[in-house]
Amino acid sequence: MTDRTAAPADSSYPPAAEASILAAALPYIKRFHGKTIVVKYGGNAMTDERLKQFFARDVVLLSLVGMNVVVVHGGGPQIEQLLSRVGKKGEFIQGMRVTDAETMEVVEMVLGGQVNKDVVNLINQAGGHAVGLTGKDGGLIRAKKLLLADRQHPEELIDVGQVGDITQIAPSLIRHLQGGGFIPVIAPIGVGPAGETYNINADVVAGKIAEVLKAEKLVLLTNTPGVLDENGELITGITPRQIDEMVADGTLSGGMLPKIGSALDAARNGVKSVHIIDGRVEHALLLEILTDHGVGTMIRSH
Ligand SMILES: Nc1ncnc2c1ncn2[C@@H]1O[C@H](COP(=O)(O)OP(=O)(O)O)[C@@H](O)[C@H]1O
Ligand SMILES: CC(=O)N[C@@H](CCC(=O)OP(=O)(O)O)C(=O)O
Repeated sequence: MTDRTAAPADSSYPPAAEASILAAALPYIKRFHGKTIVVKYGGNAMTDERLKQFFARDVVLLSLVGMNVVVVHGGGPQIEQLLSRVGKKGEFIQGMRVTDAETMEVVEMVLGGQVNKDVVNLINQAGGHAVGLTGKDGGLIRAKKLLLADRQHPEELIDVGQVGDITQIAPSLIRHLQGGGFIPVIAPIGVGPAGETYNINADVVAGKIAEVLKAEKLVLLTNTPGVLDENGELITGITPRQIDEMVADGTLSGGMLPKIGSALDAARNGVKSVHIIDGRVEHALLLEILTDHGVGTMIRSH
């Protein structure tokens, strides 16, 4: 019997069309059942309350049809808001936030506290069982200080403060949570050998976690339609050679640099498919995973 107490579906399709849309998802559900899907939820994609709820419902739906969803979130704009309240302005080099001790405190508060709990709460409100973690929990993300290569002076390294370079991901905690039916929600904070705290770009964390978990898919939700060419047109599939050219001529810059770098590393290291998609599109996650109307850019390793 129909459960009339369940939340009404927000569909305006005739019943037969609705049923056929649902049935069309079956091959994808079969293909990805029991597989790990890592979703990176960018801070720029979490600005609209309605979209946030759609995102949470999509995560719960994928999880209830048998996929092992792992969420890694960012929070760049949210960090920026709190920094401005303490009179600071963020500075980025090659897409990495320059992180002094005071900035690190703000970053940990925002990512490990505010944003992490917000995402956990959203997923739980949508009917899931989410558990929030930072890389400190269970020694999940070990890191050392990151030094960036200087493109103009290759012999010099750039110090961006307490930014972490991942040395190890210990996935046992994630596996325990998945075994218990929980959805891990991970904030990109790492821990050093002496217990020091590191700020890590969330795309880099998502890519490494996808590699270590041998994920079927890595989906990076952001605030552009995908990777755009010099004319602002969407590139649906991109290869390493095109990426190198676009970095060299400046078509790829800022936050897209760590994103594309980790997407490529993940694709080269066994993640079957990597997608950069527009988190501002309603149900972008379902479109990418359960339909053949994939949105955004797919990154190929060759
Ligand atoms: N070629 C490009 N295609 C798309 N976005 C690009 C490109 N080059 C730079 N960007 C910038 O990268 C941003 C996405 O990275 P970022 O701001 O770090 O997002 P997120 O918070 O989702 O990780 C875009 O909003 C855009 O400003
Ligand atoms: C080192 C570094 O840049 N860390 C990022 C971590 C958050 C993040 O990556 O958030 P988005 O995914 O929303 O950009 C930062 O401090 O902004």
